[in-house]
Amino acid sequence: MINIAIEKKLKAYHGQQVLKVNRQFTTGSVTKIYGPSGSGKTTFLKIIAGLVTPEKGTIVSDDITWFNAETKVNIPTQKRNTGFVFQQYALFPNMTVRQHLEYATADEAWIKKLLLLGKLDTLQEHKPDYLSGGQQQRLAILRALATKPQILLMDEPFSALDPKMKTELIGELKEVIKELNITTLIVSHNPQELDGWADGELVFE
Ligand SMILES: Nc1ncnc2c1ncn2[C@@H]1O[C@H](COP(=O)(O)OP(=O)(O)OP(=O)(O)O)[C@@H](O)[C@H]1O
Repeated sequence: MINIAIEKKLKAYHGQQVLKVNRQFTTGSVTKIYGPSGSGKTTFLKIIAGLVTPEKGTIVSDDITWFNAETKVNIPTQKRNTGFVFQQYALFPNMTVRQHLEYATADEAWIKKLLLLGKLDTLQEHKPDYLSGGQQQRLAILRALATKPQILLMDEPFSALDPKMKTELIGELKEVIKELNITTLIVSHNPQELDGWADGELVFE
């Protein structure tokens, strides 16, 4: 269970907007997040990961305080055990597909399983430049899963996939995420793609 009650001023182009979220996410739940461009969806995921600091509030995960504005607790990103799939993938240009996963885990059987899941097993020795947009996006998802995170934060993770690949990948991700009981938050401009999977939603205005 992760309990979030935060406030963050957004540097909007015209004036200022305050991002306020007060929400609990039960362990293993899958939540879709949607709302207009610029409403703070990406910023919210970054706040959970510890990449952006709110002005007010608390984040408590399984009784461990990750953030408390008043007492100035702010656990660093690498200790929060979150997996992040960025909108722009953020892959390492000099690492092969396999190296991206080896960087995150030493579990060879898990690496093999992930490569099959993302249909990248035949492209293991390729660097991101040689991958299509959809293959890069799948690699970003596999890398985020490689550490078996407690919380998976995904920002538009299926935007570059064709409909068939998207359906297949979602089907497989569903199984893995359920097996590992990962609390999952997915930002989507196309929230109906998550129908039948997500068990909750958070709408930004
Ligand atoms: N670290 C930050 N601190 C304060 N404001 C920020 C920060 N990062 C981005 N912003 C501002 O927050 C607003 C929301 O941006 P954000 O990327 O979170 O929106 P979004 O809902 O994810 O949009 P999109 O759907 O277009 O990806 C923007 O006006 C942006 O300038």
